[in-house]
Amino acid sequence: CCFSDWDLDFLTDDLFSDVSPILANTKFLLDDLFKTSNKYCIDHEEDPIPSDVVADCIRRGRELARAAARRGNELVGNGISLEDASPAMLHFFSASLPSEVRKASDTSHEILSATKLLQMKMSTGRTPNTFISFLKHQGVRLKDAAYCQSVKVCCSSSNKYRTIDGTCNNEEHPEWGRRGAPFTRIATPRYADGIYAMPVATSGRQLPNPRVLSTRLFSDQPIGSRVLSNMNMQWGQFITHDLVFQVMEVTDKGGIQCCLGEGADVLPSEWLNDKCIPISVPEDDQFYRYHGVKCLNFVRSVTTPRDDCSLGHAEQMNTVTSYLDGSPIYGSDKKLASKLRSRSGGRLRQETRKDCLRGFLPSVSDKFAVCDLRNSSDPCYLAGDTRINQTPTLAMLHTLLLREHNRVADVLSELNPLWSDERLYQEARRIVIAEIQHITYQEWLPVNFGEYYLRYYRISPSSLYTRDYSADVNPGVINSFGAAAFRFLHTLISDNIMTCPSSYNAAYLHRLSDHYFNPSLLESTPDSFDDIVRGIIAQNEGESDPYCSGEITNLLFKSRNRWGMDLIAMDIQRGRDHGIASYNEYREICGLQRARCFQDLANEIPQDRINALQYLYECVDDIDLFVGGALERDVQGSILGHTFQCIVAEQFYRTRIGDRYFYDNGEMPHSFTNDQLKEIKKASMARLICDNTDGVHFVQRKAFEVESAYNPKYRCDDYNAIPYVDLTAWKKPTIFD
Ligand code: HEM
Ligand SMILES: [Ca+2]
Repeated sequence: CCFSDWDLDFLTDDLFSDVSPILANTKFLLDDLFKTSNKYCIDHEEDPIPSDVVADCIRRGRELARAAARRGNELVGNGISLEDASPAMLHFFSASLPSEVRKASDTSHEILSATKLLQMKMSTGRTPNTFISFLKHQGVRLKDAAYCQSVKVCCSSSNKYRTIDGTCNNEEHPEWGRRGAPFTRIATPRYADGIYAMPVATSGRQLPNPRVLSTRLFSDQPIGSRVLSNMNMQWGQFITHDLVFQVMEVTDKGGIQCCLGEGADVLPSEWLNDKCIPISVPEDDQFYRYHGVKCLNFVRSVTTPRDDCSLGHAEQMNTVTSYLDGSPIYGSDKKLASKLRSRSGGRLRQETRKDCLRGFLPSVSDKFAVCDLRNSSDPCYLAGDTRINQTPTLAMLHTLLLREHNRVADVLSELNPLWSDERLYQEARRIVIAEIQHITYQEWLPVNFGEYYLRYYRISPSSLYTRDYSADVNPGVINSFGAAAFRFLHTLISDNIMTCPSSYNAAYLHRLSDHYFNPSLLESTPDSFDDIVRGIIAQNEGESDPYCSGEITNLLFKSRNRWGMDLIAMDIQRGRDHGIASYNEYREICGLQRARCFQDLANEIPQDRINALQYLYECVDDIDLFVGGALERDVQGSILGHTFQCIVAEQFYRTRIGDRYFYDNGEMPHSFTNDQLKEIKKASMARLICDNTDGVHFVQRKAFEVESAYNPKYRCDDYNAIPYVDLTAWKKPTIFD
């Protein structure tokens, strides 16, 4: 293994945009750099890379990363920025990153630059991936950075309650599952250079354009599910937000612009931030051509060092706790969590509205910065997750859970008048998290993925306690779950939000694209909130086929424009950004035969879709995981095909088995008592609705399914049909236990 002489002077400022080693997506340039003469040589794998070579790479890597950040700020300073409330800006959710996220991202850029420099010094004898495994073998790390020291977490002795940021759940690895952890991988990443460069086809040419894949394979067809309600889609998005949040890079001065104004074209390279991976739109696009749009803004996800700060390929950061722990309600960091509390009676902050019995979410202070408001009186909410205002139905579900927390806190306080605010908050939080876990594992997973499959993957609900917590299982979110498999559920989104008055004598449809980042539909009248709840359980969700609503493929976050973004093109581009291994790799990981030619896909993918794939991709190995997985036939009883089913099951297995605080874990110091657990296991989506709305008095028992002869509506006060979680099991005789 050889290293070329030090000669980094070519990295002058004006060459920067192209040569920036953390981008390096120009394959030709890389090829050139690999050809550099004068090599340092290592004869055996075991011989360490000379420490001065490593130190120099790290030092220069740091300089390069800092210069790239400076350049990003300068570009914004020169007016290459985003307009407030434009589709591209709304996609950032927030124009700044919390300081710890910023620090981790900066350190990871240093590591990636150093890795790249080290690779550039090597002889051409190694492929990108063998270089990475060589490096792993060598165990080269960045040791001195403050961030790398801070990963080591100190835990106080066994706590009955979860921490807010997810640390200390696993006693051996207290950093597992924390907010800010790197996503975990189950396959070798697909980066063109093995490190961070956007992947290319096996031939070395570009992979197919994501927008073209979206229009050809995921076109709009208004087919609804026959059984599942829109609440099923909404719960899915909510638990997604509990488990995963990858955020995009920003500069110190705000969101990153990759397109010329109004999407007229991709910015020329001298103005392009090295985090830009815009999606170009072909001239003949069926929709955007009418709006002169040739470029959709898209920016790379924040990366983070591995926990040991080793040099190697990029890892993206999960900015929320990976546990299913109600983090969208309570927040994933202490500062926000504290801001959300009312500090009295264990309650969360809420606002009251005239003529409404129950509360609403508190308001953000900078409404116009994060919402797309028509009037200053429009609501814009604050919650534990910045995606809260994305759609009115997401905000509705957040509100139901906020009300549930406060309802539970009030009951506990009545039962135990001497409990402090802190105790009430923690106990109510623990109960609400248990309800969320129960509804997800008992009700949501089975209707979506089938009972058989849950048994097969050992995640079926048990009658009372489970005893299968494993401290060896990392509960971190698998990168391909968040950046591909679970996104397939975007196909469940319907064109409209339905509302129903209490008389049920009418149904109103509101186009989704008219309501992004503006939850005012929840508050137009004192009945509006309940009208949305009635509508969402009456409306069928979209069918789980690869056809997606134009509301998300042409009009996502459109605000006042006539066009928006394309969520499916984004899903495909995000998979590439994260270096998600190809569909063929995942077939093998999930126990299918690796396909040698397109026709080998025939067992899983219908023939017309194979033909379309063959037309669009050069080689069967090039197929993106999101695309291949989405085109598979459903496994019986599930909304997913085999490959996505396997990834999603693996995730929900880890989320349960790797969570020491999972609600039905028995025989642990923090476990619920027998009587308490029996009550928690009565929780259901239907009961959550009944207990937290003013005027929804009839709900079908299975609220993730629409009403039918086999799933009729019952009165909310019919406690046999819709059981009630009785909290008297939490009454304690003294303040000491
Ligand atoms: C109207 C409803 C929804 C909208 C508007 C929406 C929109 C979005 C957007 C804009 C992103 C970020 C895209 C990117 O930058 O890569 C995203 C990510 C994602 N969505 Fe959705 N989504 C919706 C519903 C759902 C549902 C129902 C599910 C699954 C049950 C889901 C699963 C995901 C996942 C797993 C991610 C990746 C999250 C991350 O890594 O941060 N979404 N969605
Ligand atoms: Ca969480």
